[in-house]
Amino acid sequence: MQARQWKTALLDWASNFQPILRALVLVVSCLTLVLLARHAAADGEVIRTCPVSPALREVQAKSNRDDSVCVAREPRAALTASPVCNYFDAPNEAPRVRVLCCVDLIRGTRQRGSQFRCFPTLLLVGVQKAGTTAVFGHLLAHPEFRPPSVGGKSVKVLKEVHFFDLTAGHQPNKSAYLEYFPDIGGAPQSRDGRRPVPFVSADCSPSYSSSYDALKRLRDVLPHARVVLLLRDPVQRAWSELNMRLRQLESQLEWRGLLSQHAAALAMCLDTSDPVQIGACVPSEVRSNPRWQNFLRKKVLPWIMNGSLSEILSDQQELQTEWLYAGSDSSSGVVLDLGSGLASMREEMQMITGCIRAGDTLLRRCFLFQRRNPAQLTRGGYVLRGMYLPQVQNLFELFAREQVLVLFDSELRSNPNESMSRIYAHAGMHPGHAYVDPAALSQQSLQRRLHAVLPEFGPISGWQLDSETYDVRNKTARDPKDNRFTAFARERREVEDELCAFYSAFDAELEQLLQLGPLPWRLDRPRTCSKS
Ligand SMILES: Nc1ncnc2c1ncn2[C@@H]1O[C@H](COP(=O)(O)OS(=O)(=O)O)[C@@H](OP(=O)(O)O)[C@H]1O
Repeated sequence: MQARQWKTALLDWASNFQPILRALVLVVSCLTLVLLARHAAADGEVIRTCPVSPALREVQAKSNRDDSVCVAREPRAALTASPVCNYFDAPNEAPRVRVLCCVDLIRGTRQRGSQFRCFPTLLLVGVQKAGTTAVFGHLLAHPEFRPPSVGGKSVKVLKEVHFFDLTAGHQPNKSAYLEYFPDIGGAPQSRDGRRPVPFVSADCSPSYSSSYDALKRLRDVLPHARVVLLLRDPVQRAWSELNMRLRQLESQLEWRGLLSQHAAALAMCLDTSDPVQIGACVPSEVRSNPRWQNFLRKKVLPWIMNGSLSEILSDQQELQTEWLYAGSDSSSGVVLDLGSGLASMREEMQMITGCIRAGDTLLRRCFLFQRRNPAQLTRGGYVLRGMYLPQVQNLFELFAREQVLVLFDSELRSNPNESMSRIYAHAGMHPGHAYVDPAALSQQSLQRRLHAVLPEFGPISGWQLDSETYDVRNKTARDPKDNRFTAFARERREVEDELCAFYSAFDAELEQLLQLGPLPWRLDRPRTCSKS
């Protein structure tokens, strides 16, 4: 065949196949477009949201699926809008409504699968030292409850997430908050986007209630939260906090003593070992102290990384200060002894009284101590945290009244079953779940129970149920020879009388605001406050 004939034959063949080629190009383009669209959705768009509507609620109630939730698929970066929340009425129980706000976080096109996490339904916002740990202990025993946690391989249960109080000045990162709550990414999902969510979670950070800003951030992120506030006689609460601070001081001093005792060996280890070897080099007495890991992670490794180790080691004064506070339980509220704690209490009472006298009739404004006078909190907050009136005013301003459940610690102690049932019902959990005998609420038994219910979780760290080990008042009586306490015995009694008088001035208004009848501590005052 001639070259020209070849060419004509080829053109004939191509023209016959042109429609097929066109179709092929079309199919490939469509496929590319679909893939591109999926990629874009995964990386930047909200795929579907399911707004709360009465109709949806009705459908869910009828469908008998109180534990399912309509899911929003949102990529991590786009998680700025409020999460999608749904309400569920449990049809076969006494009325209980569970509010679930969940997000399906798409990990991106390269990583497979997604994380499905729900915001906590229950926020136990305070007050500090009113029995919040006991409530958390009870919650752990409820089959519908899963605690927040941190950590990769060794998961640690968290009672207090401290997300809203420690993010001051920043836009709260909702994705970061969600990371604390269980990922149930593997749960099956039906075609309509629902999937079973058999549990609720809680954030029991008792410091939230004492900061207006924290509560506001909380409300902005979780407008549907079910909030619980525990109240306790503010005088007893103040002592409990001082006991805690003194306990922390005692353990800090013990740590400092340990480090001073082994200073030479430690300095040598820090100076010569590479970071991996340090653990094995330091004396075992130091290594076995619970503060060691914290010290290593938060202090030593950063010193090594930023090259300041030799400078720190050469300055004994600096080293002592660093060592004293390394791994401290709390950087705020450091007391030097019982006397300085009592002085702090008096100072705070004066500050608040002055604030009220200065014409700041709206006590709440006076009380915005985190914004107005951050230094106050570093001294303790023994009295401020017991100022319940402004805290309750803030809560009632930010949340609907039915979202807030106020309970007294005395109720929790005398009738834990009834108190916990109310908390469960408030959070939409089964209210009839048998409560745990408070006598069994010890750290060890909680740990055992946690492992039995949730074997995947590791230790519960950083909290204890009572301060029997250290009680300013009892110690004074029990140990008259201990100068650290006897020296302040008279002053302690005086401060107690002052606290009683100080707080009594707010009782009537608090009673009126709460509408829960007489405050339990008001009835108790003749016994607890000598001059009442
Ligand atoms: N079951 C029960 N009911 C009520 N109160 C209880 C219960 N168990 C412990 N406690 C007492 O609670 C005090 C500690 O409170 P918190 O757990 O809220 O402390 S913290 O804010 O988490 O540090 C702490 O008070 P003090 O002993 O006076 O310090 C505990 O004794």
